Parts: sequence; C-alpha cells; structure tokens
Amino acid sequence: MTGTQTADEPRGTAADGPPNGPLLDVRDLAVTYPGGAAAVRGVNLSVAAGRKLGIAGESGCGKSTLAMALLRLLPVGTRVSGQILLDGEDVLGMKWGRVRAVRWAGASMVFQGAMHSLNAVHRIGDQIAEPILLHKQATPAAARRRARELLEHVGLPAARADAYPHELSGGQRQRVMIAMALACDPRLIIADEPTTALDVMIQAQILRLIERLVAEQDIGLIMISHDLAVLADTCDRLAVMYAGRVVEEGPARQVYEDARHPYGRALSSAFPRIGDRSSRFAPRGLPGDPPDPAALPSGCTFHPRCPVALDSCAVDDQPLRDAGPGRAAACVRVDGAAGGAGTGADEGDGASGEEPSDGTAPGGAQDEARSSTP
Ligand SMILES: Nc1ncnc2c1ncn2[C@@H]1O[C@H](COP(=O)(O)OP(=O)(O)OP(=O)(O)O)[C@@H](O)[C@H]1O
Repeated sequence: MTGTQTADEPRGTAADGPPNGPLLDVRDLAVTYPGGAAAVRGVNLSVAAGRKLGIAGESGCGKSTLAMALLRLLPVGTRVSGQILLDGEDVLGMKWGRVRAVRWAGASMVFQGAMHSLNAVHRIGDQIAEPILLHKQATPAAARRRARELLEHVGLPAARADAYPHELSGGQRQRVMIAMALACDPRLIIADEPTTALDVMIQAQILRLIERLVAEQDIGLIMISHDLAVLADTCDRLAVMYAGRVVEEGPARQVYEDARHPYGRALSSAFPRIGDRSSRFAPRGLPGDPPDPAALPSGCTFHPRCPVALDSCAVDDQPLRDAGPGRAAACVRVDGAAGGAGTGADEGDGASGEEPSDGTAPGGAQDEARSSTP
C-alpha cells in the first residue's frame, strides 16, 4: 500500500469550515524532487478563514516542501500532483502571472530567519511598500502610508519605517516580516517556523500577534514548526507529518496532550509547554532520523524507529484511520474507540495478536516518554 490517502478517509483539519467550502483545500498532494525524493506523499488538508492549522514534524519530514508547493515555489523539474484549491481557484493550474498575484494577495508566507529574508540595503518601510505598489496599484505615497500603518498594526512605531534591518532586534524584524505578509491583505498566511530563532518571551509575543491578526482579519493560518508545543499553543488543529505524509491530525491540544500515533507521542514528549520553558528540560529525542525520501522503508515508514511496531508494520503501510472524534492517525494499533497506539496494545488489543518486533512491551516506551511531558 502506498502512503496516498483515499477520498473516503478522515481528512485533515478545520472540518468546521464555512458551508461554502474552506479557504484552502488540498487533496492528495504529492511532491517528488528531481532525483526521486518523495518529499510529500498523499497529503489532504483544509483550512477555513479565521482558522489555524499547525503542521508539525522533525526536520526533513516535508513541511517546508508542502508549504512551498502551496505557493508554487518549488524548483523547476519538481513533480507535483494532486489538487490545491485556494478560495476555489486551482493553484496548480494557474498561469504564472496569476501565481505571482496570488502569492501576495491570496496567500503569503512568513519565513524563519527574518534577517535573511529582508534586504539589508533597503529601509524596511520601502520593503513593505514594494508589494503594495506592485500588486495593489497604489501610488508611492499611499504605499508608504500603508507600510507605516502596517508597522503600527504589528506593534512597531511607524517611525521604524525609516530603519534598516540591522537596526532592529530579531523580534522586531520578525514583526516586519509579518507586516510584509499582510501588505496585500492575504486570505491565507503560511508561517514557516516564524519564531524559531527568537527567545521564549519574544516568541510568545509573536505568537500572540499572529493569533490576534488571524482573528481580527479572518485570515486562515498554516503554521509550520518542529515544536508541537508552540503549535498546540497557537493553532486550532494539528497535522503531524512524517516522511512526507500526515500520520496524525486532530484538535491541537488533544494531539499535543494525547497523541494517538507513536510518532506524535514522541514529538509531543520532546517539547515542554511554552510557559514551562524556563525550567531545565532535556528533550527526549527519538533515536535515529526520518528516512531519506529517495529511499523510503517498506511498510509504515516509521516502523524502523517505532517503539511499538509489529512485524506486519515492516510490510503494510497504514492509511489515516479514525482515532476518535475529529481525529485520525495512521497506525495499525489505533482503534477509534480505544484511542492511542499504545493504549490499545496495553489493553491486550487483539487486532493482530502480534508482539512488538523488538520485544518491547507494547506502549511501555511511549508511557515512559509521556511521563517526561510536563
Ligand atoms: N531541492 C531539493 N531537492 C531534493 N531533495 C530536497 C530538496 N529540498 C528538500 N529536499 C528533501 O526533501 C525532504 C523534505 O524536506 P523539507 O525541507 O520539506 O522538510 P522539513 O520538514 O521542512 O524540514 P526543515 O524543518 O529542516 O525545513 C528532505 O529529505 C530534503 O532533503
């Protein structure tokens, strides 16, 4: 079986969208880089206006590739299949002129590391004004005025419009990036690790800012992070990616506090709550790394690292399956009524009658990992 999800399986995210359909609707998206790296495989997700979807996963799981596919930012020669509908418009079928317009006014992106994204030799006011000039047909004076308004909107004095990027702190630069993303009144913002380089206090401020803007302007948000706690603190729903697939999704708090997939559980145990980050914390990483997307393992791609894998997991991949109300997980041990992967096994789940292939007591490693979560 491949990682591609089928139409009748539980589908990602924000199912509580408006009756006229979600703002973003992604179906069966697959991305293969030149050279054969299958970085995204069969992803379904949707985001409604005013809703916030978090996408979590370790480095290399395909989060940024997914984000770049949404805005058609992938390198030439990359194969992309499936469907991306933004406000009902087919993104993969758009002509380039339309794609460029949509990148600002339809969906805009906030990247990590604002210092690298901002142009060091231009004043920030001019950088914010540029897309307004280009895409909103504004006069230079109106674009500059709007840039100053946007700076105030993200909590910076309008006078900072005259500053150069190096004159701002990391948190201020990230606010500028958010102001730029808002410049053309996008319907959707994709924020890729927007707070990773910032200290904890500033991180929390930026997250609150993003939350406020999304609520005030009814913008849809996709926030990408390896840090499940950050996403749980900010988003309504969470999708956990592993080896290019969504392996778990559901309400953000529930996924963080009680993940159903062994990978989701390992990820949530690795990050303390944002409010607890001043305490000493040793992340309990998973052994090993995500697989090379050009040479994926057979069966469930997580099985070589999974503490509760069955022999059959090396052979059979699992589609997303019902894991409780509004939840789904791609694990053979998940039972919609019983819940998590470890739980079913602990209760003597007779689904397969198999023992973990490494002889570990089912669920034991997970329970230990959970106990480290504050
Ligand atoms: N241009 C490329 N050509 C070939 N493979 C690529 C390319 N860009 C990314 N990849 C591979 O695709 C996989 C997914 O990468 P991606 O950057 O999307 O993951 P990620 O989860 O966003 O990780 P990170 O958090 O480090 O950005 C990785 O194995 C990566 O090496």
